[in-house]
Amino acid sequence: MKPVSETKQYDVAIIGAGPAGLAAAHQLHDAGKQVVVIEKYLWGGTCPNYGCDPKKILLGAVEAKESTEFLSGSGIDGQVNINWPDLMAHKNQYTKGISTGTEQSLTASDIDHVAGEATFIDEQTAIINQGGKETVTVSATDWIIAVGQRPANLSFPGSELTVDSEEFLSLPELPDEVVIIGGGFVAIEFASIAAAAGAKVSLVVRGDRLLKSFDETMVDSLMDQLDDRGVQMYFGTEVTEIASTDNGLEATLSFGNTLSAGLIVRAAGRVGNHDTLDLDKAHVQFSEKGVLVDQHLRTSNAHIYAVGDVANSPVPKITPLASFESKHAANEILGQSQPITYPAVPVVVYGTPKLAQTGVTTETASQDGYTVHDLDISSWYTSYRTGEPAARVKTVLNQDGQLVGASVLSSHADELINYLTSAINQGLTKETVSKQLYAYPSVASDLTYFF
Ligand SMILES: Cc1cc2nc3c(=O)[nH]c(=O)nc-3n(C[C@H](O)[C@H](O)[C@H](O)COP(=O)(O)OP(=O)(O)OC[C@H]3O[C@@H](n4cnc5c(N)ncnc54)[C@H](O)[C@@H]3O)c2cc1C
Ligand SMILES: NC(=O)c1ccc[n+]([C@@H]2O[C@H](COP(=O)([O-])OP(=O)(O)OC[C@H]3O[C@@H](n4cnc5c(N)ncnc54)[C@H](O)[C@@H]3O)[C@@H](O)[C@H]2O)c1
Repeated sequence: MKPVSETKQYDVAIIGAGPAGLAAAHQLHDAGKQVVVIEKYLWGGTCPNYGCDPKKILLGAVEAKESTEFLSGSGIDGQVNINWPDLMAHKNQYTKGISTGTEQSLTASDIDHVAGEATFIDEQTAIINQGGKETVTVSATDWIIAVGQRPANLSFPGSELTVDSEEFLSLPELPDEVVIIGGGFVAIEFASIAAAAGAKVSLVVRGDRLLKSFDETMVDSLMDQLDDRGVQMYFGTEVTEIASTDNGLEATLSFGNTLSAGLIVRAAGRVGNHDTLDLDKAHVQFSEKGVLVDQHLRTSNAHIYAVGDVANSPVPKITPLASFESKHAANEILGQSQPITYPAVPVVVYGTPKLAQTGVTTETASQDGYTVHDLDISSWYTSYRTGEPAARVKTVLNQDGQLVGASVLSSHADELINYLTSAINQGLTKETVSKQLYAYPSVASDLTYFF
């Protein structure tokens, strides 16, 4: 171990400067606490640097292409193509300033921050390894662990030839043939992007369906649309080996066939970064699903909290919930202790089309006696105007007629699900939603007719 050059004492130390770490840092600092944030890689974390934001920039071009295709023969002639290197340059122009800008905003806010990898050496102290050059220790009364997750590795021969989500989002060229391993969020979003950009895409899915936590009818419809876009799906199948060939790569599938590819993406889930923290030294318990937390987001050490992707809390691992949990942990440290209650939260798969859900799922609704309204909206005015071929909305109402859940499949699902989530969290009924005024015609003005 390098000699310790400096030791600093804080009220609160936060490990990880993603959405989870940063929300608490600002809140605690504003409340007068001496705060330090420690980050080992890019300031801002996964979402803005190599997750949500760059992904949706790529999707912007996909949406533009898709919109013109929907109206082909209805006023649009000719074909639109995606120029991958130009699109990547457009994305890089945005992402290149994120980490520096985020660090500058910490400096401007007068929040102490240290670049390096934190590892606990006791219950209140971590050592920060700064590329082996210099090492400082940070000591704090309270800690927030917000270290996120990383892509899971696969362990068959040749798996080291795969790329992960971060590498896909920075590809200088898109090969003609792309194989994606997985059937979750990343696999569907990347398959949609790569197919629209002209690649022949194969999805190798271990299970028997895609996106297991979403409405089955809507997933089937999404699959049909991916199929129409030429995405080949292999269910109940694993990649057992990848080999380099003269032309690129070759993946062997569990039933013996092979797929040639210029690129093989692994999108087989994510694992927590807690295993890098030496948590035993801080008496913090964890499982393979993340750091164990109670209803206050406290770990087994009462002065250490875990939030965001790395916390084994019972919610989807997405950015809005990372910030929500972070603010809750900050409140706990500030003395406002109460169990966390999660509102309805919109979860969106940014595919072609987008699939979104919020609140009570349609599956739970069918078991628990709620009312489900199932509407095929592909012939409605909004779909006609935009030429979208298949769109569907399901709403779930409780016995008092309040909206408690919704699923949406549509190119507008990311916007519609926000309105529906807002209605759920305000306990609105059909009558109260009908009293709101919406610009007409707009995506929101359809809302009144959904339940
Ligand atoms: C490809 C992709 C697309 C996504 N798209 C969406 C989307 O559209 N919408 C959405 O809501 N969510 C999306 N997500 C999920 C979203 O990115 C995460 O939920 C969110 O970033 C979680 O925030 P976090 O702060 O918990 O973790 P992170 O953002 O991962 O931040 C954790 C930080 O901790 C740092 N760190 C780790 N270990 C240490 C250590 N020992 N010392 C110091 N620092 C450390 C890491 O470098 C990282 O910067 C996507 C994820 C991926 C991978
Ligand atoms: N739009 C969004 O909000 C968004 C987008 C991307 C990622 N994310 C977050 O990132 C997480 C990770 O995304 P993801 O798609 O990697 O994970 P995921 O959990 O959504 O899906 C993982 C998929 O990989 C499959 N799988 C697991 N092990 C496998 C193996 N050995 N071989 C083949 N297949 C295997 C699973 O069956 C599943 O289909 C998401 O759960 C979500 O929390 C969110």
